[in-house]
Amino acid sequence: MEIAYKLINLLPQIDEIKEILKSNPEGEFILKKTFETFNGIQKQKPSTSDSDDGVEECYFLVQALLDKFWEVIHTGHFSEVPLDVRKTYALASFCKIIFLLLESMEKSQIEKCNEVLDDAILLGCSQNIFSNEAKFMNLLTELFDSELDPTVDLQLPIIEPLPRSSVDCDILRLDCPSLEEFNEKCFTPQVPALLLNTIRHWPALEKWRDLNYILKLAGNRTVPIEIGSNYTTDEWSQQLMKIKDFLKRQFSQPKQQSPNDDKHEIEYLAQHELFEQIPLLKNDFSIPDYCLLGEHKEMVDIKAWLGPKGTISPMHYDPKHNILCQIFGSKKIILASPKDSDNLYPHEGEFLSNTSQINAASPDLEKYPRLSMVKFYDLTLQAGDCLYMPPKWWHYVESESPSFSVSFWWE
Ligand SMILES: O=C(O)CCC(=O)C(=O)O
Ligand SMILES: [Fe+2]
Repeated sequence: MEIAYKLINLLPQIDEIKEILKSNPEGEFILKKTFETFNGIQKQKPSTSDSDDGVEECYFLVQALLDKFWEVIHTGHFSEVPLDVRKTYALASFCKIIFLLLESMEKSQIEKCNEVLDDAILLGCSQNIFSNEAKFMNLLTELFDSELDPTVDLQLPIIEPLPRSSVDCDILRLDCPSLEEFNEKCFTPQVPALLLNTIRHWPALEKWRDLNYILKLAGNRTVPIEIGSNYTTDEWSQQLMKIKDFLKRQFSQPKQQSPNDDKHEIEYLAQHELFEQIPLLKNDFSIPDYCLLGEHKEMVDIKAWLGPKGTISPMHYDPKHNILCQIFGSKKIILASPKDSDNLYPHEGEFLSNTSQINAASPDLEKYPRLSMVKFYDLTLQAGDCLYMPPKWWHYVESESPSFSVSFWWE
């Protein structure tokens, strides 16, 4: 229970979060009351009085606030949910964790806390809400690591390095370019390039191949997983699940194959900010220096892409600069310039307008005749290599083996 008191000490003063609660008097009332209640029981410590000190009532109010905001967060488009609502949701989740830990420290309760924290991270906006937040998160992560071991009933393979292939590559190839060279040849003229030997020193290259390492650090955490190999089709969906369940289904061996079962669903941990959730993994890589060249160099979005052979990201473009780094496995990538956008048949409507209707791996020229005018660039991204893609460059990405990539998006 000591940990609950430590967490209480790290919570913000109500003044520190005033801005967030400005347009939300109900949230302000409940959180203020909760903080006061926590401070009250903190003072009583170590007395184990379970008398009516307002804890139960506050827990009830916090849960009501969470339920109400859960509805708000799930109404309309996620990107339009006010940030204050999400931050309040995260704060209320932190309070709920403290209530749970005050109640009991049993394993099942700690598992519950783990789930509430992930909810706070995924639905709430749990970044930089208050000054002690990183300490708060670290304390919880330490607790989860020591109490919940996802490796007990699961043994995963170590992904063997693939022999390096010397497939032709249609774009500029640079061997660990200096910042100046990268600026001159890629960043300023907006030229895509395969950057060889720039991330070979990253511990991630060796450590992450052992999927038991990922399992140990991240197995109990809940993440969004894409199901189905192509997000533009009706068969595609997305689900929140524990990383250990995803790893077990997609990577544990041997895969039982019956004749009727040759097409198991492909699941993909795609475009997820995994490293905000599990900061320990950040020790295994660093943000490439090339990202220093932007105007907003302090804001680099780091995304994880982990999946089996056969994941497909259909031809699309993103608005930012991107360095896509291959940790293990290999990916077949097809690029096209923004100049060819009109000939790439983007989907109509705002939602998928950055995605082409074509299958770049097997273009149908009868259906999409203007494709004959497009210059496509083919390459294979292998472990230890990175691909620089300037903003708005089209890319199709297909994994040729189990694969882990990390992308760095910046402006
Ligand atoms: O690796 C993938 O599947 C897609 C990567 C991608 O689209 C990106 O980094 O922007
Ligand atoms: Fe992309």
